[in-house]
Amino acid sequence: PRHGQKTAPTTAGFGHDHWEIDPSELVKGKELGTGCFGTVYEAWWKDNIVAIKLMKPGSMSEDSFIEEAKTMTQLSHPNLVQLYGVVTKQQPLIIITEFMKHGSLWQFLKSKVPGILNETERLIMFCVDVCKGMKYLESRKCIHRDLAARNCLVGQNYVVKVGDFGLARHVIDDEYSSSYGAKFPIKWAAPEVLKYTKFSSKSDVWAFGVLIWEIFSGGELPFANMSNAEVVEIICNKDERLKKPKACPHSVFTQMMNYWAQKAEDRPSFKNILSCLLEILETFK
Ligand SMILES: CS(=O)(=O)c1ccc(C(=O)Nc2cccc(-c3cn4ccnc4c(Nc4ccc(C(=O)N5CCOCC5)cc4)n3)c2)cc1
Repeated sequence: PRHGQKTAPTTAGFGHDHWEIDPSELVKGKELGTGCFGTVYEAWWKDNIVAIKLMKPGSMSEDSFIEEAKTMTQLSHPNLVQLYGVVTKQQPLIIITEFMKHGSLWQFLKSKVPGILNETERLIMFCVDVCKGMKYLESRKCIHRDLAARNCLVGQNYVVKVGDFGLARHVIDDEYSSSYGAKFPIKWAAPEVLKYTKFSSKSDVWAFGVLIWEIFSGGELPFANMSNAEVVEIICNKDERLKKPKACPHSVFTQMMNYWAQKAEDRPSFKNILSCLLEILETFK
């Protein structure tokens, strides 16, 4: 457990925990989309519109997830999709979060919303938003493990927020959690993750580099014409990297290359990255 947190005494399970939501207070609306752990719906909770994610039964180890939910409700930042609470007393497990009106960043990038995505300044703003959220997670010793455009969301005024942080650790599906599994996000994984499944905030920095590549590539798949095995080969043994997307300024691409340093300790922290990106943003205002 992080912060030397002891697990709560078992009696805590019987009290009414503030992160446990009464499912009778939820009114499910339209389906919004499917992530790899379950399906997301619009819903109403206490007169607020929220997003609820119904977890595929058996996809999540419940006890460890409930532990995680307690910490996640304490993480709060303008660039994190706020977790409001969970329903764990019945199946399916439900995660209740703030509603993000423009959906997943990946879908947004592909939808080519006219007038929004051709502004370099706007694209750098997206990178800055994600970086602010990740700097906060880094400061709270929370490792994301699956940072990618598909796990970021776009809200009011096109603010971008990081979602699903901390969930990846609790997925039971070996196809997802093992680096040999078909669903493992190989193309976003740092060398030490591919070789030793060693996750850290520095492996999140590597994934952040791939996410910025996605932002400037309009949601294209990284290493599109390569198999996962070929990506492992060039990343671990050949030291090759993704090419600069056409829309990406050289100043941003130079930073991106630092996020993909072979050794984790040679990569900058999200704290350093943010000050660099803000400086670059100034030159586009
Ligand atoms: C190309 S498309 O068919 O229009 C389309 C298909 C899927 C998505 C999408 O966001 N999927 C997805 C997958 C996993 C989690 C989530 C997802 C997770 N969330 C967590 C909090 N809020 C959300 C949320 N909100 C959404 C999702 C979709 C819409 C929507 O109906 N849109 C259509 C019109 O353009 C704006 C978006 C609006 C809000 N979507 C969402 C967005 C657009």
